[in-house]
Formats: sequence, structure tokens, C-alpha cells
Amino acid sequence: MQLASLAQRLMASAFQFAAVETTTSYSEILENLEREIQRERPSDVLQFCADYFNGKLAEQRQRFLSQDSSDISGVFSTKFRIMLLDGSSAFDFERHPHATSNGHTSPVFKFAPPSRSSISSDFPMDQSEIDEDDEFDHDEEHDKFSTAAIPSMPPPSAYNRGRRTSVSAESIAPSQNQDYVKTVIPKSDDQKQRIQAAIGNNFLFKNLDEEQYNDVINAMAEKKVPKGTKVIEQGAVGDYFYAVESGTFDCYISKNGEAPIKVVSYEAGGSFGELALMYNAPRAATIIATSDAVLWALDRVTFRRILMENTSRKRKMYEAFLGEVPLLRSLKPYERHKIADALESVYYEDGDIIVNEGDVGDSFYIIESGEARVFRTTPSGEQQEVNCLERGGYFGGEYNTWCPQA
Ligand SMILES: Nc1ncnc2c1ncn2[C@@H]1O[C@@H]2COP(=O)(O)O[C@H]2[C@H]1O
Repeated sequence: MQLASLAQRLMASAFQFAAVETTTSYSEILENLEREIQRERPSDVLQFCADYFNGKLAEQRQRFLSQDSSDISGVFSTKFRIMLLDGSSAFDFERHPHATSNGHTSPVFKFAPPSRSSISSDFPMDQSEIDEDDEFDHDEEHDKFSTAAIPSMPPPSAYNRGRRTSVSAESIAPSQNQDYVKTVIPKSDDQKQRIQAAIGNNFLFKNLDEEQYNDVINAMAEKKVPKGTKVIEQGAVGDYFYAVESGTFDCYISKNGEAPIKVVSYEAGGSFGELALMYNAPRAATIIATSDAVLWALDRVTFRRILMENTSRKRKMYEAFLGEVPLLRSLKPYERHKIADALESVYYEDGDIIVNEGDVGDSFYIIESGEARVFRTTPSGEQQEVNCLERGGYFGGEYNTWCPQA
């Protein structure tokens, strides 16, 4: 699909969202919220408001999607690079002779190139790997920020259950904080280029405008990390988000005092440490350098002001949907959040070809709404319909293979 035409479609879909949105005026929203607050008398008003608005956003999205499925035919697709599919049939979407073209645009998700992390099998942490006297400044993980007031975003379900949270609430959303003073750590051109390389393929840094992007680069601090450094300790207070320029890291989680289990590894291009900053919670995992490494650390205030809103909105928005997708059901909530980070929505019109049989693909698609038909060329050159996919159905991968729905 041509970029310009895709942009037009995305704009069209934005208008559809806007049309759904205009039914309640600003003052009505505030009046309704005020009524709810009077009725519920919440002890944490800020948290209540955050939950209230997130609930409204979820309702709005649900309304949009149900409206969509009734009069729009098409697919939501997602794109990610993990190779999940091993089917052997190539596929092709074509205008079906019986499909009715209603002139509407239909939404599709896309995955941007992935942040580098690889989920590995669980095994107990070797305590000897942890050097307590590492050169990394652990105090940075424990100091200062408890005095800075930060709003509590509603955490994803099952996240941080039963844990103490640590930081009090800010009065306004970070992006609206007029008093914010930008962090600027002077850097050479070489350092700037290295940061760009480190975050270039990271989903969390997509969709930043130029100013935001420059603010992030200015705020990042270089950290040289020797092998064995415990960069993050589970349960500690968090004040930095980290992007990996070079080297490798293992991430361990200990539950109920049991031996830590390795849940994921990171390499150049990966990132970690966002959860404690987003949800004002203790660090959810321990992260240890498994080689000498270089990290770029982004302070909590800059992370929250620039990266948090989009990240948390996407994770919240796609949480329920991804939980329904048969292929992803066995994933843990955090793994689904990482997938949500990578989702991009793309809208297709009825009859659009999404991928062509035989193309080399780099995308993996999940249908959120609408319907997609799968065609294969028979030996005699005929187009044969071999499958019809609906919400939760998926296809794509390196060789455009498809999988029947579970
Ligand atoms: N399964 C997981 N659950 C929680 N955190 C994880 C998981 N896998 C990786 N992490 C990362 O480990 C980090 C530890 O610090 P944070 O809690 O700030 O953010 C966490 C995530 O970035």
C-alpha cells in the first residue's frame, strides 16, 4: 500500500474515532466525573480519575469496534518479528467476488521493528554472577525521587499484585507540567549517533516528534556497565529507564521468596526499567549484565513526560484484545504488554490486498476487526480460497505463511 494512501486511511479512521468521541461535551464529562466522585467518595481521587477516564476510553474503543464490525469489512493487522508461524501455504488477499464494498475504511494494526529482547527458558539465577561491589551506582536506584510527586497510572491487570507501592501522586499529567525543566546532558556527535542506533529500532521511541526525540537524546546519560553488574534490583525504587547500546543482560524474577527465575535476556537495541516509573511501583525484576555493556539511562521525569503516556495507553488499549487472541493466550501479561508496545494500527478497505502470495514478509498480522480471506494459487493458476479469518485470526511472518485459527 502506498504511504500516502495509508496516511489518508489512517486520517479517515481518526475521523471515525472523532465522530464517536463528540457525543459527550467537555463539561458533561466533568459533571459525570464529579457525580461519580460524590457517589464513590474515593480515598485516592487522582487514581479514581485516572481509572474513570481509562474506563471511558476503553468503552469508547469498544463502541468504535462494534460499530466497525457491523459495517466495515477489513482487517486489523499487527506486525512483529518473532517467528511464530511454520505453515507452508502462501496466501493472498483478494477482492472476493461476493464481498460488498461499502466504501468504508477498516482499521489494521502494525508492529514496528522490535525492541531486542529474547524470551528464554526459565532457570534459577546463579548468585555467583552477581557482584555486589560493581561499579554501577546502585544508589541511583534508591535516592531522590521519593520526594518527586508522580501520578499513579492504573497498572495493567495482574501487575504488581499485593506489592507495596512507593511514590505519592503528582497533581497533573507529566506532559502538561508547565514547570518542567528539561534535562540536558551535553554530548558529542558520536554519543548522539550511538544513542540513535541504540533506540532506532525500539518501539517505545516510535511516534516521537522531533522535539521529543531531541529531548530524549539530550536527557540520556551514558552508563558503562561491567559484566556482573546488578543494574536493577527487584523491590528497589526505580529512577531510570535503560536502553541497551551494547552488551547483554539477564532479567530475573523471584516470587514469594523463591529462587529467582530468568525470564528474559536483553541485547543491543533492547530496553528495560519502564514499569517502576510508569506505575510508581518497586522494581518488578532484577537485571544483571552478562557482559561488559553500555547503557543509556533516561531519568524518570523525562521518561514519564515523553514516553509514558503513549506506552501506557497502548498497553491498556490492547490488553483485552491480545488476551483474546488464541495464539497469545499462553503468554504472561508482561509479554503481551511488550507485544502491545509494538502494535501499530493500519486500516484496510474492503478488497485491499494485504500481502501477496510469495512475497517476502516482515510482518505478522492479527485481525482486530473485520474479515480477511486467504487465497492460494493452484498449480493450474486459479485463485483458490483456502481460509477466512476473523477477529483474533492471524497470519504473516517471514514467508507470508498462514495459520488456521486455533
Ligand atoms: N516478566 C516481567 N515482569 C516484570 N518486569 C519485567 C519482566 N520481564 C522484563 N521485565 C523488565 O524488568 C524491569 C525491572 O524494573 P521495572 O519494574 O522498572 O521494569 C521491568 C521490566 O522492564
